[in-house]
Amino acid sequence: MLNEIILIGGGGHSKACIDVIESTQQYKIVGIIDSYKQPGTDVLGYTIIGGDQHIQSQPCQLFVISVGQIKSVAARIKLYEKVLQANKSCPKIISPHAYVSQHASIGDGTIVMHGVCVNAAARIGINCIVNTKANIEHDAIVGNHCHISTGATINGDCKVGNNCFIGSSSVVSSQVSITDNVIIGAGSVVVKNIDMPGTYVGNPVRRIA
Ligand SMILES: CC(=O)SCCNC(=O)CCNC(=O)[C@H](O)C(C)(C)COP(=O)(O)OP(=O)(O)OC[C@H]1O[C@@H](n2cnc3c(N)ncnc32)[C@H](O)[C@@H]1OP(=O)(O)O
Repeated sequence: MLNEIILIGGGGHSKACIDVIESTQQYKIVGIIDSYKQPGTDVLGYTIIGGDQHIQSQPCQLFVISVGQIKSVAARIKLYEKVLQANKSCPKIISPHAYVSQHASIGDGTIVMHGVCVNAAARIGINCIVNTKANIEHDAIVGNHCHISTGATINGDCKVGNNCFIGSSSVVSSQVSITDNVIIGAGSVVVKNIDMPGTYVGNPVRRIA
């Protein structure tokens, strides 16, 4: 029997989440919660059933945070905590088209999208997005509430702190550590440790904010 699940967030990222969730054949999506969309609005055949205030009252126990994340992780953290406060949970969701080593670990609430590789001994925290075709190499550590964007590579033994965004097709070179609350722009290359929160872009990266 399929487990019932509700998405929180009905924007662009939710469409990619729906595709991954459907492909697992483990869940039945019963609706989408989104405070900014009119109830009854359709998203890929699923209906907006209410706003954030309706999380608690749902009979359903399982939720997916399907809000995207680039410049700020605040919304994803707030919603994740709201789910836990309501005594409900966010399971980890792994696309059947991803490869996740049996020696890797993935935290609750993290979604691993199509085409991802998570190699042996990699560790990924809670409430992360590991987006399409990202590559998390052996022994890499990714903290909580991170978005490793489409096609990004986190190489062997690298460490990404909490609340980070690693932009599309970026490369974090081997054995590099990135502190908490860092944004790496699309197509950037990180070759040295980053010890200060902020926004970094380019090859090699420079801090812009
Ligand atoms: C499925 C999905 O769609 S997942 C989403 C994937 N999306 C991405 O990976 C995009 C990530 N976003 C970025 O890379 C953004 O450019 C950010 C967040 C790094 C910065 O955005 P902003 O703060 O708006 O910066 P802004 O666009 O004003 O650029 C500031 C400066 O940095 C430069 N810059 C911005 N991004 C980059 C980049 N990725 N590489 C090199 N330079 C960059 C700009 O050219 C500009 O330079 P200038 O001051 O000399 O003109």
